[in-house]
Amino acid sequence: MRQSDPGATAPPDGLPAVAAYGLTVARGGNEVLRGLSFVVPRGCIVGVLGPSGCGKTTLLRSVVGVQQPTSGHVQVLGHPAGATPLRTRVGYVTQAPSVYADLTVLENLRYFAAALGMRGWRREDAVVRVVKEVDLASYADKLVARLSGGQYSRVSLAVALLNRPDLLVMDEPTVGLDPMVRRELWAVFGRLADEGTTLLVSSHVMDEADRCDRLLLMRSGRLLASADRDTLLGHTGCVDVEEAFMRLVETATAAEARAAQRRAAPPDPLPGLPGLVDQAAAPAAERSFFAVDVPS
Ligand SMILES: Nc1ncnc2c1ncn2[C@@H]1O[C@H](COP(=O)(O)OP(=O)(O)OP(=O)(O)O)[C@@H](O)[C@H]1O
Repeated sequence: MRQSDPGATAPPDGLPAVAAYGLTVARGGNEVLRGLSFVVPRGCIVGVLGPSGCGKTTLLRSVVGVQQPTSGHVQVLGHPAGATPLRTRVGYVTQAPSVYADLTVLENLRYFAAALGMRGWRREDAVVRVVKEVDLASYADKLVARLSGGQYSRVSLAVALLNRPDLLVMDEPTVGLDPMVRRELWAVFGRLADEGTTLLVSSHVMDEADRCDRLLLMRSGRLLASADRDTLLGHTGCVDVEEAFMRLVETATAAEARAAQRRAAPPDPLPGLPGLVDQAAAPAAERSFFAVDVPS
């Protein structure tokens, strides 16, 4: 099922998992997302990468439907983000702990399954399935308070999987974990994608980009690029995503400085005089990374 070609991953209804257009969000009076447009194809792992404070969580919250946009819109599985039919189809793993430390792993899973309306054998089936899916069996009876960071992350993930979501949204699920545990978690994400789940995962660790089918690179509330890794490296001529990110930041910064200069300059007396030439001559490559969706 897992493929990185958006055309090939089109489901029978032909809709991507997520399609955002002109997504703009203000928080605390500041614009923190600025006109983001992108697509998340189904059955892929899409990484949302960028430095702390660039707007990753806000983007994920907008997809889940808990963050109201000021303009633009987000469609999820063919519905407006947050619509009632999505409640059982979208799983959300937040950055903040969302399971009870004073309950065991199984008690947590049974509690959340019941909260989702599962009863009797259906509830037990779901609990057994997720325990297996995220390899929780060996500490299923342990108190969550006594788990390691990686085990704790698995419990949060298991809760989000109880409903068998079509789209799983995860906010920095590997933050603070050692490389070995991160690798194990990414193996679980890979298995889920292979089985057809779409994963939208934020991270500020650029090397996690290698594990994603597609990337959304962000900076200061804007999308620098939406592309698969190879396309991104090909366009920038860089050898890794971190370097490509820095290249895009430099390009964006230079373009912003030129735009600010143009705004500050007195208006050109006549069209066609030197002040306009600079604008027209801005290299196409430089403009192409702003809020573009680069096909694979
Ligand atoms: N509740 C809030 N009220 C006002 N501003 C907020 C709120 N939450 C976040 N912000 C601001 O929105 C911007 C984007 O924050 P967001 O949490 O989306 O970034 P992030 O990329 O997920 O950061 P991190 O990697 O540190 O989690 C930041 O400037 C932040 O200060």
